[in-house]
Amino acid sequence: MVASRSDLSRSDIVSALHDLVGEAQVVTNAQELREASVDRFKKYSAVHGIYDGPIPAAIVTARSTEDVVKVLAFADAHLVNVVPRTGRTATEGGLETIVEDSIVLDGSQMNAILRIDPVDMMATVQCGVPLQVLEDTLRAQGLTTGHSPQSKPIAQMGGLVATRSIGQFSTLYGGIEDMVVGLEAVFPGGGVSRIKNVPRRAAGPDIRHIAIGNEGALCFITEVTVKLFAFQPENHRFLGYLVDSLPAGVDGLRRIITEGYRPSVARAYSEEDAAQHFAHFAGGRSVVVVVAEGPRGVADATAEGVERIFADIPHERVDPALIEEWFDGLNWGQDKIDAEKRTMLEQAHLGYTTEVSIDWSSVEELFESVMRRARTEFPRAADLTMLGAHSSHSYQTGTNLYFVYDYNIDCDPRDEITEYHEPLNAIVVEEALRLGGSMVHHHGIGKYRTPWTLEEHGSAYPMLEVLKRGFDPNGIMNRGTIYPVAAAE
Ligand SMILES: Cc1cc2nc3c(=O)[nH]c(=O)nc-3n(C[C@H](O)[C@H](O)[C@H](O)COP(=O)(O)OP(=O)(O)OC[C@H]3O[C@@H](n4cnc5c(N)ncnc54)[C@H](O)[C@@H]3O)c2cc1C
Repeated sequence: MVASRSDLSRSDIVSALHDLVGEAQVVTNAQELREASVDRFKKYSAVHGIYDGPIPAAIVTARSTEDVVKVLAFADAHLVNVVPRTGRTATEGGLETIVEDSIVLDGSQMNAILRIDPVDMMATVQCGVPLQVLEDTLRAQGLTTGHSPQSKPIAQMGGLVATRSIGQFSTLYGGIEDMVVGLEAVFPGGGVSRIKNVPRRAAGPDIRHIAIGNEGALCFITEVTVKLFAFQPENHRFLGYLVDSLPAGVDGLRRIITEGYRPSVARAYSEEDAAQHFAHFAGGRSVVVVVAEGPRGVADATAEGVERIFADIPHERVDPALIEEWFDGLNWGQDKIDAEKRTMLEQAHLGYTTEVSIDWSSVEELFESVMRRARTEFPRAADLTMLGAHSSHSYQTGTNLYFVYDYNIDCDPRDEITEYHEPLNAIVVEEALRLGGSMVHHHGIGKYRTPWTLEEHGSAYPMLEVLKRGFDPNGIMNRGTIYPVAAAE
């Protein structure tokens, strides 16, 4: 717990918020506050009703940029910690209210689609628009953002931008950082900055990136404009291969990308991970999944190129219909989250993930070293029911590895994080850093990877630090997120 630095008591903070935005927008219900103190990093203790960190003073439901301005100006003046949130699908502790008497600033009611422009190919939305709602609206008009993270049914545009999220079709459309044209953000003190929507500019450093990926530690994103693309599902081509190992599959991905093909999806699963995802056809082998899309000629040429590359790699073909079917059930809505809660309670079993990125030349070593250390050094290795990885986002120079670990929990729910999740997460992060990769590919640093923020950035860390000092000089934005608490003082 981090002590409050405010001159105001908890009840003073609540009554000041009543005056600022009206009582109807200030939530102080005890259970809602408890639930607002954590995110999915603490999903196991939360499902057991354990909330042992500081409980926020209030949740403020912002209905406009002006509300956000008022709250951030007040919090800055009185040194009250603010935790921004939208869809609440965060997995790395970014929503944890580690400072006493924090304000959770909720943008989920700022949920208007403001403009869809099919000529300049842009959509402008408020931060609380769920991506699924935007996509459904766009697809009805033959358009798409191209963004499709697994959390699409629940995650909202503010959080998706704030975490540098990435979706299943990233090889063609990129991550959210490739999609954002412009945005509006409110800074501590209440200053509003609008970054205008232009196709490109060379007017100094790209200031969009101060907001993209800030995880609520620098500013509150209120509005976002993203690019649009034609949605042509009739041209989608699905390809699947059973291969001998994850490295063999990743080598296929490397060739696809470096030979110049841009399928929307290019994934390779280790045998263990494939057995979980594709139980009905993997047969103990690694699985490669590719989707080609775009105008028909482009999709066909991409699929042909991929087929030619895999002709050189020993494989067995998978029926494309099985791959297409698998995509239909991939996303996580509330139904899957509820089912997971039941499993956690009934079976004391859960799964977590840690995603990192790495150059092509080090993928195999990273995979092997994490598997070895988790099996031999992790004291509770006997409780692991699944340990594997997949590569799901590839680039000219390398790829990501998304490690997946499931385990039976044989301890007090309060200790699950320290006994299981943290040591496994640490092995993945340490190995990625040792091999020159990044410790986080797309979930954000949150609060649980901050022990390695300095090592991640090395001599570039002062560049990151100066952003905090410059944009949040009083340190009120989501303390302990991205920046380790001590270093952010
Ligand atoms: C089942 C599941 C699948 C997932 N799949 C993917 C995936 O495929 N790809 C991927 O990238 N991620 C994935 N995630 C992680 C998560 O969905 C993303 O990080 C997502 O971008 C978070 O959006 P959100 O609206 O839920 O944000 P929240 O959870 O509300 O917040 C996330 C972080 O952003 C900050 N924040 C939120 N809103 C704002 C704002 N308006 N201004 C400033 N800061 C803000 C918060 O303080 C927090 O640090 C998955 C998560 C789950 C649970």
